[in-house]
Amino acid sequence: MNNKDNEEEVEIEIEIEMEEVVQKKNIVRPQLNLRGAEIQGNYEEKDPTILLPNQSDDISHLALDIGGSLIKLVYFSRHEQDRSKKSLKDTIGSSSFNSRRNILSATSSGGGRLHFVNFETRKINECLDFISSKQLHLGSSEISSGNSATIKATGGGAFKFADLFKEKLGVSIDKEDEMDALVAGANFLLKAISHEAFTHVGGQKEFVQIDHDDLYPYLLVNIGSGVSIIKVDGDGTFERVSGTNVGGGTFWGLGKLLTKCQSFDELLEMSQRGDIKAVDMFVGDIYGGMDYSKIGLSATNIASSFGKAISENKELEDYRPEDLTLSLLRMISYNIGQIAYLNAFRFGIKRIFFGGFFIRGHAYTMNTISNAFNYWSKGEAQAMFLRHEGFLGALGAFLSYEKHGLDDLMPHQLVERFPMGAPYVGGRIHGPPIRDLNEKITWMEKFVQKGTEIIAPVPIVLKGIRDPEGLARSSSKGDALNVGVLHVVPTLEVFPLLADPKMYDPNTFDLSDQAELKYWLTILSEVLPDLVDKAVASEGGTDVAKRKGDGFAHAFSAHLARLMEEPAAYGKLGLANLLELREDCLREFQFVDAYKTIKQRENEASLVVFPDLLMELDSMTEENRLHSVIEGVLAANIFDWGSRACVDLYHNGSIIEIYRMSRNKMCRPWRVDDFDTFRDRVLGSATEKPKPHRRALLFVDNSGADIVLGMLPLARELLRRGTEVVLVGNSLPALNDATAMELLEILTEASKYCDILRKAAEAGGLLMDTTATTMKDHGGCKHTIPSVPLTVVESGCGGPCIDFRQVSSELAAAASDADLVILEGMGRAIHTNFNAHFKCDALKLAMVKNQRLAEKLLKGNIYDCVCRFEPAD
Ligand SMILES: Nc1ncnc2c1ncn2[C@@H]1O[C@H](COP(=O)(O)OP(=O)(O)OP(=O)(O)O)[C@@H](O)[C@H]1O
Ligand SMILES: CC(C)(CO)[C@@H](O)C(=O)NCCC(=O)O
Ligand SMILES: [Mn+2]
Repeated sequence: MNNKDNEEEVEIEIEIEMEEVVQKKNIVRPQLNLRGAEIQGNYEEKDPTILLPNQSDDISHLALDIGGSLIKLVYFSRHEQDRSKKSLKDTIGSSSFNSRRNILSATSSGGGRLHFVNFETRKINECLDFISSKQLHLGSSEISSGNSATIKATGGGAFKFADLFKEKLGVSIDKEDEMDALVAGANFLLKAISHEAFTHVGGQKEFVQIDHDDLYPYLLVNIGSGVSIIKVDGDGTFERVSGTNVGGGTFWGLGKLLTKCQSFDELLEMSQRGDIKAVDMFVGDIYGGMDYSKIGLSATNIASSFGKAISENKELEDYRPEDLTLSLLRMISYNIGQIAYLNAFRFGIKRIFFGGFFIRGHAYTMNTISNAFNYWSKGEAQAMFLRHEGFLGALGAFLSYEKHGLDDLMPHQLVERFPMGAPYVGGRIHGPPIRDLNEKITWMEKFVQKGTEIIAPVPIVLKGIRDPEGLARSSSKGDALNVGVLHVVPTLEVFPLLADPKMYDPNTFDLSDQAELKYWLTILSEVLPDLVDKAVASEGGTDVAKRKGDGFAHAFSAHLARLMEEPAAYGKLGLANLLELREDCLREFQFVDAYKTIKQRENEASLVVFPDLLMELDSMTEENRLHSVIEGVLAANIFDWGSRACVDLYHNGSIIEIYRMSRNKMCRPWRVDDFDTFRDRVLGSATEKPKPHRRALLFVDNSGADIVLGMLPLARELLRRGTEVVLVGNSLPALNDATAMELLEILTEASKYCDILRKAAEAGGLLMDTTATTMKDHGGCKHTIPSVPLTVVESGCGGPCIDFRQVSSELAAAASDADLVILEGMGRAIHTNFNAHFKCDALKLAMVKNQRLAEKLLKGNIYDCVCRFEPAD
């Protein structure tokens, strides 16, 4: 009960105006918006409960799956600002291409976020509180004339608890058939999410790319309290062909009786310290230590689960609960795997997906099911698991809304994020009353801490311990879910110039390689303190900023620790995702742009020497100039706050000194050196002058010298040869990368020193005033300047790499006429896209600022350069 005397505090609106941070890909997401947070219970209590903040999301739909053991919630939120956010083009004014699409995306983007939460069915009141505190039921339904609000629900509880929902929330339940919902959910996940399904063999997850055109028939084995086995032949075409009542409820129920464990996860955790030899009867126990090889059984095969208990003169108390739990888990998992195989065999089906919360992402369970399946099918088929395992029914119910906004979603329109609050189940944390700013921050810290505890790994690992059947055991993850928040961004598109989108994989190295992942996690963790300092300084180093910095450090370390423990926790992860996770985590703590001051300082310093550089270039022959411009891009790429080695360099010199040093060290041949081919394509021979490229897309990397002394002179060179130039910048800050917005500012300044850039920027609609020149072009270039346009577009990215499967619609539109793609920098040209093929000419330019990467990829050394030119086929 709320304490009336303290109503003000109790009902306090928390007003930390968390700057709403523009998130990746046109999404606005206030992660820790505390507005509407409310203390519940007795204010006098030391730690009264505070409900999870009611963020200013516009909840559009809520759907439930109320099963025998768990309630699953899926809800969709749309932030108010999703619809009002101005695109870069709105800022620039008239756009040379695709204004229609931008207007469309700004007004009805249909974007939002899909959240996944679960509760225990026996604690249904917690679930009702959660729904009511976040008002999920109100936005949820179309309240048609005279009728009360309705929400879609499936599972037995949709029947059993309909009256309770009516009474407590005033909503009616619109019942969806459970099997329909399971199948709809599974079909959606398999089609819309890139890495939803995975195999689990020998303790290793491997993600499976599902071919949408070759999905049916498949067998869906949903392991909830009980087990349903469904043969799916198409969208909405299926039959429940079998089931078993020995399922997750059996494990949880029997486990509880045998061990007195009070939570399911505790039970799983305990099983990790168990030994099946204590309870199970082996073939060897029956055959005096021998194999029964005639029928293919070895002495170490389990002959009878729990069979050992017959002959031993022991009571229940004499057994270790750990051993009982493991035997039980093994018995039930194996049995389900075997029944699934029999049904797959019965219908000749090769693709089998296992879902349901019994699996719980638990390695031992998945290994056991896989082994049973593999053994009985003689290796003919492999069990596959689903990341959203337990949410199939709830998702299916969600999709049954007529207007759920997810029609025909494609994988490239979904981006999964892992904010700290996401896995939080139940929505309650404990904290002191909130009276002033200081206490508000404390509250936020508490929230963060709670989130961190929840997603931090449970450090119970018995690495290398195997049971007699060779099943590796690894840790479970406490209360954490393995799914994040799915951001729905309908404006994202596949980059149209990818040669083979189906085969495209942005990442050059596979982080499923343990050593590779460990290396990068260690680097990220080592550079974290420096990043925190930068972030705090970027916000003026105030106490608030410091505490936010602590929060960020805490949260990001927890992500790293979790990934160290459980590499596949966040799905298939490439370096691009890992680096973006860091940026995302900064944004979660409202750090808008950690490198802002550094970027500004470097831009200013570089612009000072820009005119001299142009003068130097213009005194050269065409060929020398082209070489010098490319060399300049490579040399200037040394400015990279993402590279540990370079950051050390910066302490020992000014920007311009380092740039000069870097240039002086440049000598050809570069480690990868296709310059001559590129030169021939651009300049041709003495007798034959080739046609210039029509339009070049320049994916720029860093602010400062990199853009000003590297990429701008290259852009200028192309413009001067009659090639239209589109500079592509990040949508959101990441490290010291130049964002699209910053590119506009930099161009405005640079144009003051260069007629070519100025005229082109005017032609591209970036600059309005044609007469506003303060200086003549220092190059004294005498040719008439072709009036090809220079424009800027945003990439759709908020990280230092680029995944060409998900780019902004602006960029996709700009690509339509382009015949040259230039990728600059380690993130975009090395970590990602080193092996990417395009339909048009591609030039990849980067300095490799990491010794290990240089050795591994190029058999070279740190500071080696890559100039890779790949003409269109
Ligand atoms: N935190 C948890 N609490 C309880 N059970 C859990 C938990 N996590 C996983 N489980 C397991 O998942 C099972 C429930 O899975 P799921 O939610 O898919 O089924 P359900 O919908 O509740 O059951 P049914 O579909 O048979 O009605 C439990 O019986 C238990 O084995
Ligand atoms: C009864 C349901 C469908 C409820 O989800 C499920 O628990 C189940 O499939 N049980 C198995 C029942 C059987 O087929 O023996
Ligand atoms: Mn169910």
